[in-house]
Amino acid sequence: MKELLERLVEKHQFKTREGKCADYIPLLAEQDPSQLGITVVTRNRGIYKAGRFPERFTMQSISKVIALILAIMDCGERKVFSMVGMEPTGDPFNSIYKMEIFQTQKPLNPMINAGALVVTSLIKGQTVEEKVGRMIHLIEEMTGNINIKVNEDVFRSEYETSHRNRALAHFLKELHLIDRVEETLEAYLRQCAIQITCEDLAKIGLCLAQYGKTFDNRMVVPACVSRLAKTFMVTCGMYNASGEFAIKVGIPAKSGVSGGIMASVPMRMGIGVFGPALDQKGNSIAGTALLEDLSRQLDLSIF
Ligand SMILES: NC(=O)CC[C@H](N)C(=O)O
Repeated sequence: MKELLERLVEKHQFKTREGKCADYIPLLAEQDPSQLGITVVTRNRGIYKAGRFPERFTMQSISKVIALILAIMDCGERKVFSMVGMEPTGDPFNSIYKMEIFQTQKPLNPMINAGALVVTSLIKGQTVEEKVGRMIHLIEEMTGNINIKVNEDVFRSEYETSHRNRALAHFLKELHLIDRVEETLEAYLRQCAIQITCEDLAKIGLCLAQYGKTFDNRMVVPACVSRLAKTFMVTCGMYNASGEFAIKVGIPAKSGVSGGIMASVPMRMGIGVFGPALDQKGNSIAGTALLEDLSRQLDLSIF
């Protein structure tokens, strides 16, 4: 496995030159765009790594999966989906367009920013610290890594420039879908700035792949919630590129603008990818190519 991963990283390395780092969050713009790396954790606890990635990077949108799992565990499916929809969108992740034009009265799904803000506001906790602390705790449970923290600099860097998300939050407040604008925005941006390793990503993927059971056999997420999370990853996990990704790669996956991708191959493996050079839609450009190739080589598509 390690040789295969090394070969594929080398093969797709050139692709990093075709994308660019997210620049709307100032600190993410400083990442080295030539990095590309992958970690695979298999069912029998094999851990394989190849390529180059920093020790830690921020989850960004990958945290939306964690927030959704926790909100459902806290409030139940019925409550969550009375306030956020289940349909994919053809619009970018930070779009305000559909809510504004069609008056759908609720965000289309929990994987776009508008939906994620609603989901985060549903997580139990009196304070921002408590909500984010509970998300961190769930990540620690899923990964077995007890050293999960928020990167304060990335949080600040985004908080100070997050005009679009702030606008979305105000719009959601007007629709009575969230209560406290600033608290919800802060909790959401802090969850995006939670730092993980590539191995953590792979272990989260494996936990979902095993219907809530961790790599070391602890049951931490109900099976039905894991299934639901993976289904959203298939339909909405790669933003408005999810259809093409399902056809070419065929693995439930969630990306983030820091360049991470968390992928989950049911009952087989979890995969963490890092490559901060992004394509137009905000997905790791070389990371996606790498996953496509790996899926073909190991016949990983679920379809
Ligand atoms: N797609 C992403 O990873 C977006 C996360 C980012 N923090 C934002 O809200 O814009």
